[in-house]
Amino acid sequence: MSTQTSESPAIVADGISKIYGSFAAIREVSFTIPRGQVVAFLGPNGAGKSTTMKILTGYMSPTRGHAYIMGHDVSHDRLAVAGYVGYLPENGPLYHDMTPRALLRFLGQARGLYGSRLKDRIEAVVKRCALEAVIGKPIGKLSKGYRQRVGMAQVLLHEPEVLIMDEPTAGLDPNQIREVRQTLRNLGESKTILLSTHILQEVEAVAQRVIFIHEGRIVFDGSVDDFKAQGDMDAKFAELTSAA
Ligand SMILES: Nc1ncnc2c1ncn2[C@@H]1O[C@H](COP(=O)(O)OP(=O)(O)OP(=O)(O)O)[C@@H](O)[C@H]1O
Repeated sequence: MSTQTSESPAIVADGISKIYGSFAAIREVSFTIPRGQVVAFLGPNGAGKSTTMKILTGYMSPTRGHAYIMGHDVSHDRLAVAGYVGYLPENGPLYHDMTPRALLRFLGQARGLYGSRLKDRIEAVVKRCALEAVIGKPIGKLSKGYRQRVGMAQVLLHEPEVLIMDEPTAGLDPNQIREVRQTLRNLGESKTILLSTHILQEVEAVAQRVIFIHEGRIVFDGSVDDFKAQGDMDAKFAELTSAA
């Protein structure tokens, strides 16, 4: 089902829950992200960030509720959603036996890129993510930093309008972190980005808004300035995760 209009928000979570047996990984999660906004998705380990992101990208079905990307229901309109979204899963790309070249070709074709357009796009992301040195090596044999770069290349391949990234700087060295943040800042000028992170400085560096999840529920949704307003960000993080 498509309800897309030119004004459809980029990302909508509408009361999504994911229940495993008697355990709710996320409960009634709702938010709307307009086009062009860069949002940091925060929360402690196990809070439900990855679960929410997997549902938003159509990789996992919610037990209840609906998610929409650019007005398309992710459960019913997967093809359209795949075209709009670039998703960086936690721990980078899967398919560890493939080389970056093979992975990019495979994913490009899956997203409708062929011939010279596919070749040009692969060339562009390989250059942008500085993958030349590892393009023919199995992904499973690459360093964590290079694996993350392959993940970033895969995200950018089809020039999606919405980027959903699960800890894009996890495991990177300080130089790589700086590069990825710069890339995110550049992309944020024209794309919608939802990124999870545990690094609070990253929030200020790239985002305009914070959505905070704790024990599967949204406990804060506001501007980065509001998130910092009552003290430093570490103090706010502690306040939101302390037992009331
Ligand atoms: N298949 C599953 N079966 C049961 N529980 C699960 C399953 N997958 C995830 N969970 C639980 O759901 C909760 C949310 O997990 P999730 O991975 O979304 O958290 P997260 O916020 O991304 O954490 P982290 O910051 O550590 O990556 C956790 O308690 C996790 O153990």
